[in-house]
Order: sequence, then C-alpha cells, then structure tokens
Amino acid sequence: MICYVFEIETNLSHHLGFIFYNRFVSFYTHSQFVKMAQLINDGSWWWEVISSNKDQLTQLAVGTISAMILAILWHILKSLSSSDGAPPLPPGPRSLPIVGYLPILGGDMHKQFSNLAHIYGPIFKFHLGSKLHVVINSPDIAKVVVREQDEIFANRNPSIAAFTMSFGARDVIWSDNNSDWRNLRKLFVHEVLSNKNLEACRYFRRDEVRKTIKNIYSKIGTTINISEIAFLTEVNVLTSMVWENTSDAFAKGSHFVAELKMIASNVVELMGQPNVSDIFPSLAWLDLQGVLRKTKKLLYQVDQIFTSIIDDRIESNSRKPKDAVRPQGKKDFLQILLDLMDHEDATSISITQIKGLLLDIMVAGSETTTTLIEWAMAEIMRNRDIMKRIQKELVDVVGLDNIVEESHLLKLQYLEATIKETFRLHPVLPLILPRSPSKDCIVAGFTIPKGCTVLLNLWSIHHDPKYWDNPLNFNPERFLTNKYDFKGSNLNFFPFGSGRRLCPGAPLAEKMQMYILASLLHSFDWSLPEGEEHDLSENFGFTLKKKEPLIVVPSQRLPNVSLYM
Ligand code: HEM
Repeated sequence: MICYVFEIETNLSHHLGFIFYNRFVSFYTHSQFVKMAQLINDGSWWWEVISSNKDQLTQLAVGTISAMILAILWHILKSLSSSDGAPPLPPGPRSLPIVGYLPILGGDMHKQFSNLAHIYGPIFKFHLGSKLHVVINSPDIAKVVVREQDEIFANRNPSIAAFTMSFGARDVIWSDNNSDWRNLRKLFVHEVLSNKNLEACRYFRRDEVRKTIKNIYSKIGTTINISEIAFLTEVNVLTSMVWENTSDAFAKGSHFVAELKMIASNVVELMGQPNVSDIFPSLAWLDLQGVLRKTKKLLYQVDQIFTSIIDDRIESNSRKPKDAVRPQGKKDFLQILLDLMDHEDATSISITQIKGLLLDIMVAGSETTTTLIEWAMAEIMRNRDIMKRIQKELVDVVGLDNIVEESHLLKLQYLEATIKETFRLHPVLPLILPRSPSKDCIVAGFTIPKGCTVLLNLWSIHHDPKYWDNPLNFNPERFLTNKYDFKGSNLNFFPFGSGRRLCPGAPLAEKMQMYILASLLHSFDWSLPEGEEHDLSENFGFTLKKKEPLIVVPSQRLPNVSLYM
C-alpha cells in the first residue's frame, strides 16, 4: 500500500514576534489523502462530509483530521495564553521526562546554544530536571533583560557550589539584588575600586609589571607559560592593593600565589561543573558527585587564609593608635573594609561579607584577566602582521630606549582594538553570569517565570554575522572605527556585562590587560617552541579558557639591558 506522510506544520509568526512550531505526522492511503486535500480546499468541507454521510472512509479521515486540527488549535491557544492570559513560555527543544534536556547537553554549551537559537529563535528555553533555563542570543532581547527590566533581572540564582563558596551568597557576585548587595557593591565601586584608589595604586602595578619583565628576562631563550606569568603579576597587584600592610607571612610569601592559583582554578571548575544536586534539589542531600564536599573543603582553606590575614591585621591595629595609616598616607582595602565593620549605620559590613568580597577580588580579578591575556597573546602570535603593527605602535609611543608606563596606555589604540577583538572572539565569560527574575515578566512576547535561570549567550552574539562581518576572522581593525566600550552601552559587544550588575572590576582589568600586554610585547619578541603549532582550541567552563596552555619563548627586544633590571 502506498503511504503518504501527511504532515501539518504550523508556523505562526505573529505581531509579538514569536514563532510557534508544531508538527504532526500521520499515515493515510493515497485516495484518502486526495479526498482530504480536496475537502480541505473547499470551504464547506466539514458540513458537506457530515451531511452527505456517503463515504465511511472519508468520514473517518475527516474525523481524524478534525481531531488533529482541534488538537493543534488547542495546543496553539494553550501556548498563546495560559489560563491567566499570560503569553507562553519561549519555544525550545523537547525534553525527556524527569531529566529534561540534561542527557543532550554537550560540553560546549555556548556553541550548542547558538545552534539551538538557529532552530528556536533568539530566545529559547530548556529544562534541566525541573529547572527552567532561558537562553538569550540577540542584543535586542539582551537589552530588555539588562536595561529595560534590569531591576527585575538582577538576581543571580547561584548553583550550590557558587552559593557555598561565596559564604552563602554574602559577596557581591552571587548575592541577590537586595540591600546588602547594594551596600557591598557601592562600597566596592566607590571605596575599593574608585578611580582615586586605582590611581593611588599605580605604583603597585608598576612594581609588579617591572618584576615580571625582569623575571622573563632571566628566562630568555627558554619556555614560559604565559598564563602563569600573567596570573603571578595580576595576583601580586591585587594583594598589594588589598592587604599591602599585612605582616601575615603566608599572605606575603611565594607559596601564597601557588595556593591562590589552585584555589581560583578549583573555584572556577566547581562552579562550571553541572551538578546533579542543582538539577534535582530533592537529591541534593546525597551530593552524588561530591561537589558540595569538595566546595566545603576549598571554602575551609580559603576561610583559614582570610581569617589569618584579618586576625593578623586586627591584632596589629590593636597595637597602633586608632586611625593610623600606611606610610603613603592611605589605608589599604582591607583596612577600609575593617573600618566599616565599626559603623553602626547601613554601611556597616560583617566579617563574612569581608571574606566574600576578598574572594571575589582574588578569583574574579585573577582568573579572568589571565585568561584574556593568554588568548590575546595566542592570537597576536598567530597573526604576525598584527604583532608587528602593535610593536610599531609601541615604538612610536614608548620608544625603544624606554619602558612602558601607564601614561602611554591611552595612546595605544591599536593594542586596545586588539584586546577588544580578543574579547569578541574569545569572551572570557561566554554566558556572562546567570540572571534570574524576581517576578514573572514578559520578554519578547514570552513569559519568563520568576526564579528561572536566564543565560545571556554573549559568545553567540559576538560570533553572529548579523552584527559582525566575517565573525570568525581575528581583525582588530573593526574596533578602530567602531567605538565600543566596556560598559555594555552597545549590546552587540558586552564582555563585562551591562546594567546594574556590570562588572565593577572592569576599570582595573582594562588597565592591567593593557599594561601587561604592552610591556610583554614592547620588551620582548615572542616565538613558539620549535615544532609547536598554533593552537586555539577552547575549553568551555565557567570561563572560556584556552585548552592547552600557551607556552612561548621570549627574546630580547630592547637594546639597553638596564631597561630589564
Ligand atoms: C577580563 C577581566 C574581567 C571580565 C571579562 C569580567 C567579566 C565580568 C562579567 C561578565 C560580570 C557579570 C556582569 C553582569 O552580570 O552583567 C562580572 C561581574 C563581576 N566582576 Fe568581573 N570581570 C573581569 C575582571 C574583574 C576584576 C579585575 C574584578 C575585581 C577586582 C571583578 C569583579 C567582579 C565582581 C565583584 C562582579 C559581580 C558584580 C555584581 O554582581 O554586582 N571582575 N565580571
């Protein structure tokens, strides 16, 4: 028997801009199919068939089709409006019972989400267990979340690992949008990372970058791990800024950097790992993958380090007259934070919040910047013309008889464009940080329920040919003509997020990236070890890192050896 696949596809694209897609498949004989097609074409088909009552087969077929059409209409109406008249949830891939989309989710989620956006549109949903996730893949819809409805979408919905590691979301990164978060963030932006403070800490950055150059000079001709060098420099700058005055031997020693590197990469790994306990909260007590156990162990280590540094400071303060300041006439960040503990108003903070903030600074400040520097060096080394052009700019602005100073950075426009292009092609946080609405709301014509997890797929936007010509090409030129900033003003490009949860560390990160890269490329020429190929493969996680570490060989570039000392 010849069979036809009778397929009804419903694609409704209405004024709210959403697409409803449904598909039914059924089997009919040829004659049934022809008859049905004729009847459907005729506007009075239903009445004709029912009243004539001649052809039993046709009646059966029409009855089936009617049922199908009613089912489709019911499905459409159900999708269009729930019982309270709210718009439907966004479309999305079918989920398996209980586990949802979990078994289908691959390793490279940023790419998988981009592929799903091609099928379901720029906003789609999927379930992990019972947890609803909404992924946004277009600047227009991202704008609704981070600008127009920023206040509603300013919660984070941390995973168990993130919640535990952030001392119960008592830090800036993972806290919900509440008065504690507003207070802590204000403090972080205005006291810790204010322009004035960043300016005052200029000499720490200079010292550390110089030490790095000297260190690399001592290894000329041998192999160097760029990520390790960048991490060391960044952490030394951060610790100088945060607890310069500490007498705690461990926090000043070289073991500290190694310990912090281990902590930072473990924190990032634990937070990026899908955890069964997050997906099935009722099973959380079993901690099947041991994520909670590992996180608590790590937290214990972190807590011990911070407790020792804080106790050391409190003890040394008790020996000094009140309001004593460090030699340069300024308190370090730790002291600013400890002084706030004594406040009796809304600006007062707890010791736990101080520890949370310290961890934010150390982890968010080191891992991110290091990752960006490694990608930038990898791209620059693969594109020799770009390297030459950056080095020429450095010669013009700095000169070969000088070393890079922060005052040069504003003039290094091509290097700045190269860094932005690196952020575009290799966004350090490819899905930004999760947002979660504090109440049900409507985005792009769809209901986004309170408490779900909203992921902004920055990677997808940064690679979309709708917004970028030849998006896979590494081409800094595109940032010479277009003035994109790091404040998320244009949502085609927002590597530091946007809106009220915009990264408060961006000004420091910007300075450090420019300063470290300018110094590396001005003081040295770089090549790959013999026989090594350029490799740009990615390792998706909480941050998007290079899969293989960038190992390179420096050679002397400046004629005057004293510039390396
Ligand atoms: C390459 C460097 C960096 C990148 C790419 C980066 C990126 C981001 C992004 C995408 C967010 C989330 C923004 C949002 O939700 O809209 C964020 C938040 C944050 N970042 Fe950064 N960041 C970097 C460096 C830093 C540094 C150096 C610090 C501190 C020293 C820092 C501290 C923070 C904090 C505390 C938050 C949480 C803000 C909040 O939720 O209110 N980041 N960062």
